[in-house]
Amino acid sequence: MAKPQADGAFLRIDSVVKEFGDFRAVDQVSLDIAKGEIFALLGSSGCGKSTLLRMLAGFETPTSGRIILNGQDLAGKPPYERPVNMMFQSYALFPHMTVADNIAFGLRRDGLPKAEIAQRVEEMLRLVQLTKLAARKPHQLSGGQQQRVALARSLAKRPQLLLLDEPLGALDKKLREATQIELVNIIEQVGVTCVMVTHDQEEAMTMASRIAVMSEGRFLQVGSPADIYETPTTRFVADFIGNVNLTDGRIVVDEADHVQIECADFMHHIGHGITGYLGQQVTVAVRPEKISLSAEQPAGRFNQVPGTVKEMSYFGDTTLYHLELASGARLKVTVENDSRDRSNAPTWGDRVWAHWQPNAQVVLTQ
Ligand SMILES: Nc1ncnc2c1ncn2[C@@H]1O[C@H](COP(=O)(O)OP(=O)(O)OP(=O)(O)O)[C@@H](O)[C@H]1O
Repeated sequence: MAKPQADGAFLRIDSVVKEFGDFRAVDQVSLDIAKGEIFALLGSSGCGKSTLLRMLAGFETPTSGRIILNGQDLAGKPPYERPVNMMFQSYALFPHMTVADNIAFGLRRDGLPKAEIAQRVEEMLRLVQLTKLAARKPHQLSGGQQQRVALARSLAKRPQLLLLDEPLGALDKKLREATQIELVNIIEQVGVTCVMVTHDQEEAMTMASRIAVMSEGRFLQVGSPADIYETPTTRFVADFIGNVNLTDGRIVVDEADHVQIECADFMHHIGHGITGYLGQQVTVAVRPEKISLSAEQPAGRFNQVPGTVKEMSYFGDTTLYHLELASGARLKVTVENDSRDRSNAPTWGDRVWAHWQPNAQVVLTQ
């Protein structure tokens, strides 16, 4: 994850709307992004994230609202006049040009002096650690190396704002993970402000200092990766990010310092007050790794439920259990595999008790 940056609006997106005919692809979004931030727009296909990115680049014009970069209103400015550069998923490297020529391309087009171009290309090659491969053509590079050339080419013009469109979509999983960290290091070294678009939540969590979760053209939640994961504010966000157990229930005790919520299979006891009222129907979210398993019933009567192991997924470091509860509902539990001895680990058909702490839950009212 990128380091958080000081507050302040280097990029201000102010009540931006984009309509295609009578369809609203981006619906009144506002956001301040600080200088040096790596910000991710995250959402599933069709949520409007690319349209917003394209408006930042100048490929689309907002129907209404303003985009202000470093104090300058970008309205009416074509893409080539904006201090903004976009790196596309396909990289769009020129196959017949060398790595160095690909990086120099935009600088030559802008008519920079030869010596300046040479110096910048050298600087960029060093930055992405491709100095030795400067004379190669794109087809002689690995996917990760091509991706770094594309990044070097985007940064060579020293944009104030770097836009990344699904930056690592073309790489396989293992290479993607390594490249995510590499990319963050390079972007942080240069200090450029960055907005990226992705539908891959792990990519957003790994790379961004903050994330906006988008759905139907709107921001559902904006926050750090940890904020969004630990304290989702809506059912949609809780469900979209990571694995979660969502259970409907009713508030039966509502005190300032504790709350009880009755669900079909168990009673939640929550060790703090919530914004809600007695009798209110709510959804309670509990992440699987916040739940423990034991063979015996734990003491007390809250935050616990018996179940039968119906499914298991072994991931090496953890195992994900699916328990079937009395009502037929399923509960997901992640257990860390911290012992090599698996003889005591629950297995298919076992009756076990699931239990969790009174601060494990997030209560959602929308
Ligand atoms: N030029 C256009 N004309 C009409 N509708 C459009 C146009 N561009 C985008 N849309 C619509 O706007 C909505 C948002 O599109 P957008 O490309 O921003 O989504 P996205 O979240 O980036 O999806 P994906 O991940 O699939 O690219 C979609 O329903 C799309 O069909």
